[in-house]
Amino acid sequence: MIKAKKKYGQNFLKDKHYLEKIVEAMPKSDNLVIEIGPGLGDLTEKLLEKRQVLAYEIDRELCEILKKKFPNLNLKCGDVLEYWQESLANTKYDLIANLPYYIATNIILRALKDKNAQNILVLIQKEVADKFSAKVGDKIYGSLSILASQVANVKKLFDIPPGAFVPAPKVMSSVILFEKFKDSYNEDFAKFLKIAFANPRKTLNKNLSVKYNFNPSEFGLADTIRPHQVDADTFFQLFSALKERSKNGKNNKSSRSD
Ligand SMILES: C[S@@+](CC[C@H](N)C(=O)[O-])C[C@H]1O[C@@H](n2cnc3c(N)ncnc32)[C@H](O)[C@@H]1O
Repeated sequence: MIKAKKKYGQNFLKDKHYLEKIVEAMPKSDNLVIEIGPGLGDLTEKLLEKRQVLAYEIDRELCEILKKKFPNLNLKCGDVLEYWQESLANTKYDLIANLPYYIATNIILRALKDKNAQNILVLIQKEVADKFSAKVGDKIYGSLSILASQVANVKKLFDIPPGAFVPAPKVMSSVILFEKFKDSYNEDFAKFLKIAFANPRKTLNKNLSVKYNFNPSEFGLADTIRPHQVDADTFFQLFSALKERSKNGKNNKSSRSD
């Protein structure tokens, strides 16, 4: 039996009930399936019964096992992030995977930005799934849920307890589905949100004033409003208005002092 490597986030999903539930939750489409981190191949086997699969696995030892087990699998051995240029495939695809938790957020953001990614069905740490699916007003609502809502319908489907994995992770996991309706989110908007949520406990005014000449009342917002209380559409309006002004050199603090 192979020893799981912590550095690669290896927690193998062994519980047949949950493997089946993931397969049942697969969106109906004919798209290529991309699996990141097939591991020992338990999910891969089920995916191959339904669709064409392209898989990326960083662990060379696992790659050898997978090649023997699935001679016809299109398998790339190496770090998926190194393969990932503009797109992970030259055709429309659905990303279906039990993701390595240490890079799960990064991978989801890349896929939300990748114009060929259409559906993203992933098993991740529950805490991260909660952040992606949070609603305005929730304490954990922030840039992840806003960016996701710009490009996809986000559905948190079900939780999976640690005991379903070998070795068992320390935390609870969740399966989450992103059904994309837009190719990509705006990179500058993502940067703007970083500034708006830099210090989530402070007011929106305090956060945005670091970079912009921002007056909440001009936008019909209370001076005391905190970033997690502002909905995605309002954020996008703020972003567009402040961007427009900084083009004219009126808004951006650094351009004012130039
Ligand atoms: C949580 S395990 C999932 C394994 C398997 N799919 C399962 O459900 O049992 C994550 C997998 O991702 C692989 N992995 C980790 N980092 C990776 C990377 N940067 N690129 C590709 N695969 C990676 C690990 O080696 C491991 O096989």
